[in-house]
Amino acid sequence: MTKSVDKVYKVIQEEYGDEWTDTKTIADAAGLSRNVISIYLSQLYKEGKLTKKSGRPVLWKIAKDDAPFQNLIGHSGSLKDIVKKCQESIVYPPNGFPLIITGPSGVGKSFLAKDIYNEAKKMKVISDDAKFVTLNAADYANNPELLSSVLFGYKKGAFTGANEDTLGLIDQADNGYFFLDEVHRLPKESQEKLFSLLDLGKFYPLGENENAHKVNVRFIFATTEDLDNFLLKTFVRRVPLHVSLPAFKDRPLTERLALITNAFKEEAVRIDRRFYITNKVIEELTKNDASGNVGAMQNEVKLLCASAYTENYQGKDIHIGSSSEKDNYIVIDKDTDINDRTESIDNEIDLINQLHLALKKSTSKKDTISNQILLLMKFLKKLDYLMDTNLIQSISYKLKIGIESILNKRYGLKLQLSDADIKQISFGLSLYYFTDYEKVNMTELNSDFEELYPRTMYVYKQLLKGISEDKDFEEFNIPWLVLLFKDKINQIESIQYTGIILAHGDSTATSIQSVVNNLCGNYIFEAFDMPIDISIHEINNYVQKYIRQQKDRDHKGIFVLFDMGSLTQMFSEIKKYSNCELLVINNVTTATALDVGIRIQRNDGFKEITRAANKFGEACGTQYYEGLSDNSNIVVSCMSGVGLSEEIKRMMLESLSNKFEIITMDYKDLKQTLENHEQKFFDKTKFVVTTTDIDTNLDIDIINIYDIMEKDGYARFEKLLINSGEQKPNIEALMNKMLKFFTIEGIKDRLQFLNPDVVIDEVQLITQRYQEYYDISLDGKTKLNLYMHLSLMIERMLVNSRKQENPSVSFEGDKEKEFYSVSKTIFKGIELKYNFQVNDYEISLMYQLLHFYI
Ligand SMILES: Nc1ncnc2c1ncn2[C@@H]1O[C@H](COP(=O)(O)OP(=O)(O)OP(=O)(O)O)[C@@H](O)[C@H]1O
Repeated sequence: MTKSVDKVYKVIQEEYGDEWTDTKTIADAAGLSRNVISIYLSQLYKEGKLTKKSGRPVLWKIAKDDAPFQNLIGHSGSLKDIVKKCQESIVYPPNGFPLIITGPSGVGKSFLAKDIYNEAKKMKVISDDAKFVTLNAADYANNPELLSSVLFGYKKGAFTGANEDTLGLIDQADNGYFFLDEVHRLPKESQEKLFSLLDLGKFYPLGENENAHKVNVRFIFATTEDLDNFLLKTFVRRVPLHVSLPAFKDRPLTERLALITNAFKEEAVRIDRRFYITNKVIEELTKNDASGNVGAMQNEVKLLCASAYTENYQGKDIHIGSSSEKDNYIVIDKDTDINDRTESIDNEIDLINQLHLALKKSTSKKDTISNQILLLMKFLKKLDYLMDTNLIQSISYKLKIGIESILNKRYGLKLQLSDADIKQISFGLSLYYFTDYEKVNMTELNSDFEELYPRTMYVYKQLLKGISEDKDFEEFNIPWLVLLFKDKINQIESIQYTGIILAHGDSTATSIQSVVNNLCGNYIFEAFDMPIDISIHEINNYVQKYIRQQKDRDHKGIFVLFDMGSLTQMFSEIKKYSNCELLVINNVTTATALDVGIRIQRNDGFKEITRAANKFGEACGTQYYEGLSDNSNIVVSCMSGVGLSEEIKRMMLESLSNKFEIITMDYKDLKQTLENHEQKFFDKTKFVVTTTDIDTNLDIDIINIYDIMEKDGYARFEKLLINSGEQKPNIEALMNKMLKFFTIEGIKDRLQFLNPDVVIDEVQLITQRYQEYYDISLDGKTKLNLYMHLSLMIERMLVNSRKQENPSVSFEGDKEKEFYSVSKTIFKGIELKYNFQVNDYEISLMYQLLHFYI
């Protein structure tokens, strides 16, 4: 051993002791690369210092000659629990306890019984020379008296021919083990006698009534029959442990292969030859379930060996199986490790590679789904010797749960699958655990499937994630998609839009999704539940990832329904990575999602769906165009509230020729929109009307409504409208309306709740205070603006004081700080009177109105 090998051995011994550990973990612990560690592990394995468990991944542990039940195949697999219970039966004080082993003929009942005895010796609970006495009750089935006398012994004269006192087998087993096979053949009287022996530790031989024989015997019983029907209940109750051995066909494949290899190895030892056995022969043997059991399989092996031996008894090498498959064989001789089955794995990899090739061919020539199904079934049949009942059962359990909770509940897909279908798909999925996936190239097939069935692939992958977290599991198991979705693929792929629901909260989005998909009976929407504090950027990561998975070509459009946020921002974020038509809908509800869902399902045109969505009402905003609008538009935004903007919009619509869409916008939104977009976004915007001057780097006309009241401003306003194709008389009519509106009387008309005269007095007083403090004299236009702003502010504060959500602001610099504290003082009076707080945002708006003058 080199030093490094020593080190690896020590690492395994110290870090992992008796645990199975994979190559990568050991490599990491030893600080060596995977390639290097593999060489050392193989060396240690060859030297018998490590035990290896083939599979994925290959596992290793320190080899221990004295590991319990070492030679019992399945001791760490399907028989693990049984072994544990048997160990308990051996050590339980003072003398262990009896057990019954059940199972069909040839499953290894006698073998296990003998192993228990050997184990007991190893554990020193019985002495080295303790006996293992066996009796098969079936041998005496026709002569119950003889059976009884053999078991319990007899006294001279007990029956004719009883010439002298004779000890029974039970006496011989004193201080050791008694294995009573086919115990159900024991007559009732003998069963009664046995259970009193189990109770009291003594019995009377035949013809003996006085001197009981005291013995210390450990019993193991076995039967092929059902316990309740063939044995006395009183007897069965005396035996605390019942173990049932699985039939050969129900053993995992790895164990079946080990049992077969073992059978050949025993023959190889017996006749001192080396066998070359074709994979086909091994496969046939693994499928052996007609005769069903290890014993029967061993007999078959024996016959195979005998017949091949007779053909060539002189040679050292004996071939079993058809010579045409020469390359496809495994070698077994006296040194073969029965757990090593890598060679037969190659055959499976071959077959699976062939399957992928055939499927690829079939997808590229756009074969029908039923042809693809036939192909899959054919291959599954070829591989059916790999069927592992336990594994298939556990996969189909998870598969059924996934179908119910993911496909059915979330995506509304009701698949018509029989139990046989589920079993077949589970078998397909189980192959993953037998195949060295690194040797199978899935990439091309996956991309073909992705191309052909993109939507089905998507939901299928969601399902696979639920069955195994292993990333390769998903990649490797693509072919079975066809079996699972056989009659739904066309329906799923018929959807030509991408639908996404986004909502804050643990399950809001997914529950709307579930309702809509189920009502439509198809996978229409994907949904993402989002944490409350998620940013628009993070939201877009979800959306982007999902959209990227969809096929962009001949894809009619994307619908994104979300619950709150900025429409324009959401729209332009998504547009950055998709060229498809896009409609975003805000304030999603189940009803809107269902309406859109049904239209998607019906395959309505994009424009049609958009038009319908626009009718969902004010509460739910929609956007489907890049830019602020796809119509020529004028934006109206008043600092004093959307209500004021709406009034201006109304006046414009009444007076102008309706060439323009008038978009009203909250003042904060306008500022954000200007900051976050490029010139292109405002391509169709003629100008913006506001109540205050706004700075922007964009080339866009912004006109202060109070300037319009004066000559220069009016001329500019008129020019803008005329340039946009508006008629002079219309503009004049609008102007007249506005002049009337922006007077003290106009302001009074605006107030809905408060007494206008009182409010106007108050706002005049506030304006007066600012003028006095700063020693300024404001012009009429600015005063009007202030009156309008302040009076609407008071009403707004009264109505919305608690609901209002405003951007946070800070006052920096001496001038701003001074303005802040002056304003606080000036507003004190109305704050006390109306019982509200003028918040910092409102003060910042005041500052924007006044900062040119102070
Ligand atoms: N788990 C096992 N590990 C190794 N060998 C086994 C195992 N199980 C069974 N065998 C092999 O199978 C053979 C048949 O098993 P055994 O005779 O113990 O079956 P049985 O259930 O007692 O059958 P019967 O009811 O016919 O007596 C054994 O000789 C043994 O070589």
